[in-house]
Amino acid sequence: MFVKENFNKAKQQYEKWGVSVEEAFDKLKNVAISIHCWQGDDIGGFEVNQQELSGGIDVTGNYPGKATNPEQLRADLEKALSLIPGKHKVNLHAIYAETDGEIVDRNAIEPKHFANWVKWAKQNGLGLDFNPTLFSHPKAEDGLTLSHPDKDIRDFWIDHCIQSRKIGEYFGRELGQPALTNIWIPDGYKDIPSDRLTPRMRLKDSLDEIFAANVDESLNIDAVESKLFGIGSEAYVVGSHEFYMGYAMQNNKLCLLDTGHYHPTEMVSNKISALLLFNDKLALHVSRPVRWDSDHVVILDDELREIGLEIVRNDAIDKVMIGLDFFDASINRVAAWTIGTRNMIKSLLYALLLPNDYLKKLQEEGNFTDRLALMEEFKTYPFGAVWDQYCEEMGVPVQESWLNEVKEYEKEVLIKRQ
Ligand SMILES: C[C@H](O)[C@H](O)[C@@H](O)C(=O)CO
Ligand SMILES: [Mn+2]
Repeated sequence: MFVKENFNKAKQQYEKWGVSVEEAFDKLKNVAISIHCWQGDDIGGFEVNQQELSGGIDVTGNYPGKATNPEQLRADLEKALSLIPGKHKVNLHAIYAETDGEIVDRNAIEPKHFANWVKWAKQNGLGLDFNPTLFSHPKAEDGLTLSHPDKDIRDFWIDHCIQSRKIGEYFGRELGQPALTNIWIPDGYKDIPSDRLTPRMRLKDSLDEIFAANVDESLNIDAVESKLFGIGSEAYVVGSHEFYMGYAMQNNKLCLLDTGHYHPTEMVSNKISALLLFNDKLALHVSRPVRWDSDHVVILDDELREIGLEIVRNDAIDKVMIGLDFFDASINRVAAWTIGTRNMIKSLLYALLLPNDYLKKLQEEGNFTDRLALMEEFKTYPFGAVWDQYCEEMGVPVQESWLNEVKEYEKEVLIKRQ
């Protein structure tokens, strides 16, 4: 392969537009993507009383080699991370607690149940993020949690979320970088509600109780994730976009935008600049909805490129906490992580290689012809040659050569799990 040769030629083409490829690399190296652990085991987790997946989300496929214990999941993550350039974070859910065979209900989870994850993160130079799990549990059977009419059920989940924030704080303290603890709940109704307000009032009160618990905000950052609909909550979701946008702004929390949680033609890329005018930070779950919130593996499509552009050209690399959220069990799960995360990083590199200030100037001048012409031409600039060099410099496989490593891992490790 002629990586260096191709790169040198490509670099000249970008430099012609005043774009420094080295500066782009330096910026990109510091971006930590939060890689979701749940792609590795189809959101199963390791609870002693493991329940079927609920909450209106679904994983389809039965590709061999699913991780069935924490050691396997960590090994699979290590394999994927070895194929992805940069230093990243791993995003955990409460169901990934390790309780040594003891039944610990969700309201009783503690930092100690995540000590192995912290030890592993330290060994691998990773950060950790966290999510309370308000699904796949008998107390979420009717699809209601923090907005439940029954106060006992609400209290159970409030306690779970408070414990989760303490676990986030523990991650932040141990790992020297703040953890994002994101609350997503499935609450909603299949059919047209007769009262939309009361469940939202209850959710608001529950969140107030959760955030009243004292947790160091320099170690744990709170986020709330909205949704449009789910399986079984087609007509109404309590935690809608407007609900959480209002809540987050009033209470200084982060809005987490999942790219699969909006109407099919509604783009998250278009929301980033608007929200950042009124919030210091926001968080993303980058996913790929195909007709619905299907959580397909992220590809380098128009919307992903647009998200990268909005983050980069608005100087928001430090303001947008980028997480991934997809789960595909029909393909090799290590490959799924690798494809999705490499694509997320590619979209940022693509954006860093555009003469964004010049393109903004063209717009200000009303020169829409040049704006469109250049934005289109840059799509076929030799971006791939720069990406290859980035991978080479970061010590990860160039182009599709990572696939051989995944195949080898499948043969040597994954298949033997059957
Ligand atoms: C498992 C995740 O928490 C879940 O996917 C949530 O973030 C979501 O997006 C639900 O649709
Ligand atoms: Mn999500």
